[in-house]
Amino acid sequence: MQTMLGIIGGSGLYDMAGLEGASWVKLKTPWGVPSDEILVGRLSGLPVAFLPRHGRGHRIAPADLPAQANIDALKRLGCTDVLAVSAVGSLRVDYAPGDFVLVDQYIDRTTQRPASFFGTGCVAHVSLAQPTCPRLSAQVATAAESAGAKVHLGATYLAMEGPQFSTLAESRMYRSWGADVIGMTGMPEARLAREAELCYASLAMVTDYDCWHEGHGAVDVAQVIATLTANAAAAKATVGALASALPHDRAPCPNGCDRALDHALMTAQDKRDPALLAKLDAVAGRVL
Ligand SMILES: CSC[C@H]1O[C@H](OP(=O)(O)O)[C@H](O)[C@@H]1O
Ligand SMILES: Nc1ncnc2[nH]cnc12
Repeated sequence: MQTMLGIIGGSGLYDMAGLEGASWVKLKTPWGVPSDEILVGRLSGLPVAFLPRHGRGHRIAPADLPAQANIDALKRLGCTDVLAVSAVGSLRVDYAPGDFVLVDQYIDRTTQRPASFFGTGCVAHVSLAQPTCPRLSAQVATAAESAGAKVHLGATYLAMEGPQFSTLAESRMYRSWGADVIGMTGMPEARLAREAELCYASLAMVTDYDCWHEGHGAVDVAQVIATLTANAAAAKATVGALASALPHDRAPCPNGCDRALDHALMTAQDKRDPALLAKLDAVAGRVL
């Protein structure tokens, strides 16, 4: 199968210069309209699709992100792999502002967001034991190192509802739970990517120490933007290095991300809701 790389740009990453033959494409999906038009083109010859998660100009709040439409749209365009870039606060002293982290686990504390493509009429249960793709994450880590970043491979991401930052008591509690980084957007995006059988890697850029670190003031937006601005070149170089390194012909995922639905569907064929099946055409068409 041909590789196509989807890139979800987080805070501070709203455009992707240097794509060959690039054009912004407007898409509608059965799950609504994605956060913005999607920039489709090639990077080092590899087909890529770039979507700014909050829209250009950062219009959309974390709880209102159309994550279902975003993942459906990338799948519908033919993406096989998705690199999700995010700003995060650090919950541990050795993950410092400026460092890059490859997330491999989540604690999901979001409450108000549609978290699945499936439901009554077509019930499915995919595995989230390994919620990100180890193969793609390792490829992203190598690319980030070649771009000069300090990279940590493996971290637990605490997904909070926001939009306010955490209280001190919450920040301390999340540390005691073993969470390493904190953000507002990693979930349900990672769940939905798995349901859509996409290999998904989360490149988290540490921007602050949240509010728990006695030697640092509590996080504010100015601090986040300053660190993101300082990191922008390394983030873009990471995407470039990843696009040059990814094989154009992809071997099946060793983690099975691309076959996540093989044994997930529960609802008997004759009990499935045709309206929901129609919405699932891109996400689950392979198994329906
Ligand atoms: C200004 S920091 C808060 C904002 O940044 C992160 O978003 P993203 O993951 O899209 O980079 C965080 O989760 C919040 O949404
Ligand atoms: N401290 C923090 N909490 C939540 N989201 C963030 N994004 C960047 N820093 C953050």
